[in-house]
Amino acid sequence: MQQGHIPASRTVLAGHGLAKQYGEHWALGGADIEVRAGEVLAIVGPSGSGKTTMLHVLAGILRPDRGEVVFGARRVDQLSETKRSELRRHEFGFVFQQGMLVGELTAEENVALPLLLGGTDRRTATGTAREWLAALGLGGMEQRLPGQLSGGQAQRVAIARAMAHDPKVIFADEPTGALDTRTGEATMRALADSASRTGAAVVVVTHDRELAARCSRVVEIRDGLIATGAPAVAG
Ligand SMILES: Nc1ncnc2c1ncn2[C@@H]1O[C@H](COP(=O)(O)OP(=O)(O)OP(=O)(O)O)[C@@H](O)[C@H]1O
Repeated sequence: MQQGHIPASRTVLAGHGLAKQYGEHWALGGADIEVRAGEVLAIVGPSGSGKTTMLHVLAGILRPDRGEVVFGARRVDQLSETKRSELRRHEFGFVFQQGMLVGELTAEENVALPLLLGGTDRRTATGTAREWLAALGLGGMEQRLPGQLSGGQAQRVAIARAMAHDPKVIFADEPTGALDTRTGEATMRALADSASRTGAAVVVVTHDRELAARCSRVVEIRDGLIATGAPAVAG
């Protein structure tokens, strides 16, 4: 676990003119977005407005039909599937609505798994997994299976897993969507605290305006475009 010392306003990831088409439908219509170092950026907007598509395009899961995704010196949109997959594994972390933990593996094994797959030796991977689980208040639960954890605990394991390889950007798609309000707030706080510990930026898609209001910045998407100047956190 490293302490981040990244200047607050530096852009770590940017999308320019992003467009993505599904059949006849343009899910993104030429949107510009930037993610700054160390921030928690909320993407809000109505259902079907293109939030998840935006997240997937920024994260290199989907390739845009038009536009550029720039991460450091790399044009993510121009990388091959293999290179994008490598980039995701090394530089990005992911938290989804349901933790998507491997049911047969313990909490500790779930967190260590991506490290092992990335070539880290078992001892280091296990140590890092334990450290992150402890940081997320899950000390003593290392040997539990996902089915033996509450929804909030499982999401914190998912956060530990997303953080363990020290990613630059964490992408979270409705990470609190399956949780009650209080657990959701605690989970979001845990995610933001974890990211601030390492200096990672967080991009979070959410329907929850209260949760968005607590993020460092909010952008609103409407019909596949960033609704610039919109009072995204109002009401
Ligand atoms: N794989 C796909 N094939 C066809 N259409 C798709 C696909 N994925 C998304 N869409 C369409 O693209 C538009 C944007 O979808 P997206 O999931 O990005 O929206 P969203 O804002 O995340 O929605 P929600 O808040 O409901 O999750 C929607 O009209 C959706 O139906």
